[in-house]
Amino acid sequence: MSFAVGYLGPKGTFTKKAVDTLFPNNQAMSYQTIPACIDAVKFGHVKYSVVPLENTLEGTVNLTIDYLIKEKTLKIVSEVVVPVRQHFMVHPKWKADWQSVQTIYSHPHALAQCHHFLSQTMRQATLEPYASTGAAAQYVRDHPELSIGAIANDLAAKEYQLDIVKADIHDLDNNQTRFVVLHKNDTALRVNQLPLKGFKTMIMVVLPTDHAGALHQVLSAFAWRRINLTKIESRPMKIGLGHYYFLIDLDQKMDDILIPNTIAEIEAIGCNVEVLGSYPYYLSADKS
Ligand SMILES: O=C(O)C(=O)Cc1ccccc1
Repeated sequence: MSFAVGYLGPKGTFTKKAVDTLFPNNQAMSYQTIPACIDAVKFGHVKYSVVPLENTLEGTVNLTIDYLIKEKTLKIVSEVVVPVRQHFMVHPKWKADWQSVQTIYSHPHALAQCHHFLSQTMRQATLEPYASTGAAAQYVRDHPELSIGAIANDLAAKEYQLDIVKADIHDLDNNQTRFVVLHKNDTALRVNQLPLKGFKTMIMVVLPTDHAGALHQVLSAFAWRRINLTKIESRPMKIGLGHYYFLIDLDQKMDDILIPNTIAEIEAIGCNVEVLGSYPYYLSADKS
């Protein structure tokens, strides 16, 4: 059955690449910001939305995780890891002078992933964060009169007819991004066209205040059950300094006994626990 899928657009973003691998036969609806993508599922404009969650070089996309936590109603139902190659591109008019462009636009994570190139080769340029790499490329296409360039992918260069003047400018080769699929309920989304790498469960834990050793107790509840944790991260709760929640990735899917019992044990020490999703994760082979 055909349905609409929201993504951080416009066309030519890395998120669009993730959508193309997960949903090759569905209508992709572009949104300008990550919160707009998340709202689109929440309000039922699309059935699923795909948003970036974490990058190997830059870490968590805080906007995604913070907005997701705020919108507690949505669930993560799938994940795909996509290789990320960053290229520097300009309008054909500026091809000969690309090394002297004055301003470079891109998504903050893309700018951060290309630190070496930007600080060595493009020292004179001002960096301008943009909502997405695709939007940055579109802006460069629309302003041939300006001395500007964008950091984006091959899809964006093609879509907006820009010239890639320096390819593969990301700092390290193993640059990958995790994208998650959001949905209104927790039915996991399985696809056949990508290799299944495994299952994960992501939970959010708020520790009780003034309880010495609470985090240690949380971790030991997983440890003695031999539940493998693949990530733990704290984010501010935004209610004042010193208040954090923890996001924990478990290396297995939700079951009827082990994970629910662990959660019950953690809740018994006064923690607040929410399951953000239990889902399959895939690896995209796209190397372009
Ligand atoms: O801006 C994009 O293209 C996105 O999809 C977000 C992003 C930015 C940098 C690396 C991976 C994803």
